Amino acid sequence: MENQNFSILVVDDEKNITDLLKDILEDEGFNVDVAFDISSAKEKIKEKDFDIVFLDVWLPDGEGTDLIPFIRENNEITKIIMISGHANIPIAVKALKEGAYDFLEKPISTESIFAVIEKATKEIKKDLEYIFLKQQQTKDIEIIGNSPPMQELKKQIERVAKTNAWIMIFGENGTGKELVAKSIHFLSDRANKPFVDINCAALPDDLIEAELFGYEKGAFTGAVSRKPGKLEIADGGTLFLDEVTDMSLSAQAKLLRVLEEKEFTRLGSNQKIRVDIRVISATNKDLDKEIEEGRFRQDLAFRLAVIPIHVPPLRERGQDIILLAEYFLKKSCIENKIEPLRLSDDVKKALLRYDWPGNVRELKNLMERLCIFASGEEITVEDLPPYIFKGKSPSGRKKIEIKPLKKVREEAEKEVIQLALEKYGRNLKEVAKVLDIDLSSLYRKLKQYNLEE
Ligand SMILES: Nc1ncnc2c1ncn2[C@@H]1O[C@H](COP(=O)(O)OP(=O)(O)OP(=O)(O)O)[C@@H](O)[C@H]1O
Repeated sequence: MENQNFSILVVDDEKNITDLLKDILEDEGFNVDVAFDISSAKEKIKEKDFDIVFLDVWLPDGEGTDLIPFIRENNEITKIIMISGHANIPIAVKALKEGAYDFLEKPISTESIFAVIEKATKEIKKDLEYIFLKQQQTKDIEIIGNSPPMQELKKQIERVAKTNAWIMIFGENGTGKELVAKSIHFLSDRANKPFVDINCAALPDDLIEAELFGYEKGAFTGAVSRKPGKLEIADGGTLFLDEVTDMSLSAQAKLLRVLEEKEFTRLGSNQKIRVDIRVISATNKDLDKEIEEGRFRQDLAFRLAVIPIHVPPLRERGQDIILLAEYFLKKSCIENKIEPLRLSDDVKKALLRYDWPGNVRELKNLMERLCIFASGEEITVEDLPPYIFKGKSPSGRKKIEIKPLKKVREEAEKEVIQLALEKYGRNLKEVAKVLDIDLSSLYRKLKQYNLEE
């Protein structure tokens, strides 16, 4: 941010002071306005957003501090710098307590103006970066879905958000684990502090310490400047360890040590740093199996998974599939400046029947593609890729995994019924006959598997 982008208001009834500040600050390229009393200052503040306000302690129509709440209401990051004679220092100190940023003592020297302005502009740049980051982070945390498992998940999120407990989120790829982690963070008391995420799967073993703890300049070849670690950046906030079970055993040992001791040192430094962080981790693996087979430390698992949260796969969320599809379609149309598109009824049925091995991420990507390539106002079955109708993933192969037999039976039943429906053109009597069940059981199963017309 260049100086000309900063707006400064000088509020003082002594013309020699307003002239001095205006001259010096304008020479430095700042944008400067002047007011001689509280009421004209208020008018100016209503019209324009000021980054910095120089404010005299005494003004003809009241105390300068009276203006502080008004400035705060208009812009919470404005830096207020009180101007005070030596006798009024106690008032300036009181102003600091009420939200002023600093004060200048009369007679004002050029050096003191430069010093205070440099400090304030640096702070504003930091505030703006933080606000930008926060907006980026909060923008995408709406969790769409009303199905019973999602209602239960949302309740759980609200319950745990208010606690400080460490959480491990379980779920297949693309189910929304990161979204759940962010939503817990932004509902918690830590919401105004950073949410810092680390993808443990992508972190090479020799970089983990530098990434977590940071380093001092010259700590190792390539450390050209000092860099804070993710633990330090997350101080006061939440650290999200994505794909935590993909960490190597030696990295797990290092992480465990810090989590137990709650302090660490930057590489190349002896100074201990203490942090206050909440850890949320996530995995798409079966944690018990990872422990049993020696790939994940049990002591670390105990620490991280104080509260387990399970995010259901998309295929178990019924009508949420349509809600999400319409949501992503609308979003893509807006982002790509395309007229709104609808899904035909047959498309909805096909989406409900498909098993979504890539979960919400797969649905989101499909909707983005459909939005860009759609030929009319309505998306029809002809627009869908063929694998959607086969109930198979794009790779064409179904993954076999160990799961409760009840689930295996249900999935197999769904597939056979789907096939029969396609083959007999939804002649339900015929379908019931070939499946050797009565019509009422067939209706029940169609409902259970979302296969109704
Ligand atoms: N219920 C939901 N409502 C809205 N968007 C969602 C929902 N669930 C997931 N998404 C979106 O789907 C995408 C994938 O979600 P996310 O990255 O949170 O999944 P994940 O389980 O962490 O994936 P991975 O296991 O690959 O790390 C993201 O763009 C996310 O915003």
